[in-house]
Amino acid sequence: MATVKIRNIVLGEGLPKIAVPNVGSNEDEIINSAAEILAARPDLMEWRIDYYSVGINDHEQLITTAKKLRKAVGELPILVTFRTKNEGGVCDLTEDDYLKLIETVITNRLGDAVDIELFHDEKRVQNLVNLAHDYNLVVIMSNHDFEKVPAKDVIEFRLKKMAELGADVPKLACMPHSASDVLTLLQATTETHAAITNPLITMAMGDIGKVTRIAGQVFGSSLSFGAVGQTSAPGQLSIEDLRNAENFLKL
Ligand SMILES: O=C1C[C@@](O)(C(=O)O)C[C@@H](O)[C@@H]1O
Repeated sequence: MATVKIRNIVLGEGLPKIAVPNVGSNEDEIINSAAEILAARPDLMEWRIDYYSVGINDHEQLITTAKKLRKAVGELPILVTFRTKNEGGVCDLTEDDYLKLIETVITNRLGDAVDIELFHDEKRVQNLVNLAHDYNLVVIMSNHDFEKVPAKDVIEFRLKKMAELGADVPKLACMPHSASDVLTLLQATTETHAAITNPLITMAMGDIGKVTRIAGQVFGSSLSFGAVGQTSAPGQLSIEDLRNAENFLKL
């Protein structure tokens, strides 16, 4: 099993790591939330730049804010994510603008890791993965289904496809409507974990999916998202609850 290092943390060994999303919608909010997040001592901060409309329409401003953010959090690893509206984000961009934004994130090293969604032009996604590696950024490739849990084979296919495209860490989030949906996600996670060497991140959202957010060490998910204040997805636990639960289930 390979491990992936993001700055000073290692995915794929020990307890699943905890990421806290920063969903500030202007520079002040972003920097203030960063201080609160830092104080809660997560392993990683996810900067959800789709909440920051000024920055995504003005890349120079985004770069300026990123520098202030780095100062505010010191050595805390930063994952930069633009979540498209189709996949649960808050802001719409054209396909071309999304891909250009990710390129800006990479070539200016706005974080230590970048989220790249699977479902975009495959050739350009592949180029962005290579570019990220040239700039020494870890690639977390993602797919989100806010409607349902895809069939087990579909989940496995998507996670493996991400690995084939060169993602360091394949990630999939989906919405269960029943206990057996939750089992489908967990089964797909366990089987993919056994089949490929990359650390994975998976979760079922909503209340019935909460169990998947705390049991990653058992089923093969290497990171979980917890909230400090505002959540960025349904079913997210607070960082305290998440940490306590993970410790309680520690192998
Ligand atoms: O992909 C994910 C996972 C997530 O959607 C969740 O369900 O916790 C939260 C998002 O901020 C993050 O980008």
